[in-house]
Amino acid sequence: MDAFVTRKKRKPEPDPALGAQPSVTNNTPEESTDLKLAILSSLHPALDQEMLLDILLAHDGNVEATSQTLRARLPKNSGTGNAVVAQSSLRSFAVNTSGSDFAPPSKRAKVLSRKGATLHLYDPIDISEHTPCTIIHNFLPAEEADSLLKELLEESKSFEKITFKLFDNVVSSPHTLGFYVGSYQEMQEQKHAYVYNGSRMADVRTLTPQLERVKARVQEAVNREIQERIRTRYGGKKLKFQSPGPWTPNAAFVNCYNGPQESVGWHSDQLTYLGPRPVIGSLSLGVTREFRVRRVLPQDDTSTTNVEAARDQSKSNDSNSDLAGQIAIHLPHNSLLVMHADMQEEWKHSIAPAQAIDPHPVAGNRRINITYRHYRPGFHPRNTPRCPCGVPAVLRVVTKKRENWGRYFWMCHAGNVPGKEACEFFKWAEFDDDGDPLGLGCGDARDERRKEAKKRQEIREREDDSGKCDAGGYKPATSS
Ligand SMILES: O=C(O)CCC(=O)C(=O)O
Ligand SMILES: [Fe+2]
Repeated sequence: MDAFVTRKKRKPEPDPALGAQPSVTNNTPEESTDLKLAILSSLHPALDQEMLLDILLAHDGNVEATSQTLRARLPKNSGTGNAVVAQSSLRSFAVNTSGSDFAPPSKRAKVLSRKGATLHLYDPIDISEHTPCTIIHNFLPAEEADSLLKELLEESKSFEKITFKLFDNVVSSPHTLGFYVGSYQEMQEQKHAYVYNGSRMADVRTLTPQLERVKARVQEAVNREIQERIRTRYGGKKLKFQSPGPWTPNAAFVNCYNGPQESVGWHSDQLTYLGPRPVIGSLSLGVTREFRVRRVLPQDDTSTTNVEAARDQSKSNDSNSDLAGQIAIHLPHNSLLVMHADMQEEWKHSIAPAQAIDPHPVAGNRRINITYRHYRPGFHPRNTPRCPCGVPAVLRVVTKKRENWGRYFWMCHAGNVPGKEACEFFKWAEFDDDGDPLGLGCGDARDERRKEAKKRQEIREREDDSGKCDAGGYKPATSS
């Protein structure tokens, strides 16, 4: 029994392509878990410790429930005999984590992770069952992936760090990035109308022909994955506020992580221009890194007004970052990760600094990541509220207070501008079922979406007529 009580940390680094097993690393020692494991081990001696721990976590640490599941699902002789039980994934022990309702986590099915621990997932089916993501390994033909990687490594030489304000300090992100859109006209719009972290983006580029070609492939795959997710995880119906039409990316952030220490801290992607329940297609090239996700948990907070609560939330120092545990998804070269509609509002993600990395034959120590996104026309800054400071308001969702959990609001963003204080501006955001803004009195988002769809249809028809339509079939809606 002693051998179980002092369980050693394990550093997992199996090859995802080989369908490696999930594993857990502890961030803090927790003796009671070891004791529970010892009990489970004595009841189910044929099963290994890592697997028992995974299943124990799936049952929120309840030994009896874990043991019941094991008894129900394992072959009769596996608990007492010497049979070797092979376990290639968590599938047979899955708990339902379907994300179709936006409710505080305590009211939902249990998450497969726990305080202070990181669960490492490799198997695509485990990833889609236990996180709001799906992954496709070896996404592009190998030469195409290498060629895009080479092009972006070259581009990334002129990428810059972004600077923003955090707790009254001006800090820069510990990695570099570039921003790409579909046309010259969109580039001008981005430079002059959109605001990021309180500043305008000076360096906006147009998608290279390779990024355009890959975009069409990503679009096709992401739309397939969205439908699959709706069918298998959302009960056959898109989420409330999720955009109903096909996902049509029109912008891409390209991130470069040069060496193991470059990273991105815990965050959710800004909803301001993507709207609620956005989907993002994220292609990784070069060095394998860990993409970590964790569920956002409500905190008990004491703020009395909505403005105070909104400010507290935007200044949240992530003190509860480890309460639900973390899941690490390993992103190897040429893998496409789809962040589904249940991701941004309910989970945070990060790229953790790495202790060590395996150099990539083309990229050396560098990792390139492309996140394709759809900027919704209804969320163009001309259509959304502007606060008295003159900075377009940012769209956020309540994730701190249980009360109003999941409600969206607009707030002043000047607090993120170096040298500026935020004003009192606060407005609840209202959307129709498809996530289009309601009641802003400044442009009809539905009309904008109809116009965009019509334009796309016209382009498709023109291409059909001239017999030029390719397999992806997508051209940027606003390309001239
Ligand atoms: O590098 C990644 O995989 C994630 C990047 C990311 O989170 C972002 O661009 O918002
Ligand atoms: Fe992100």
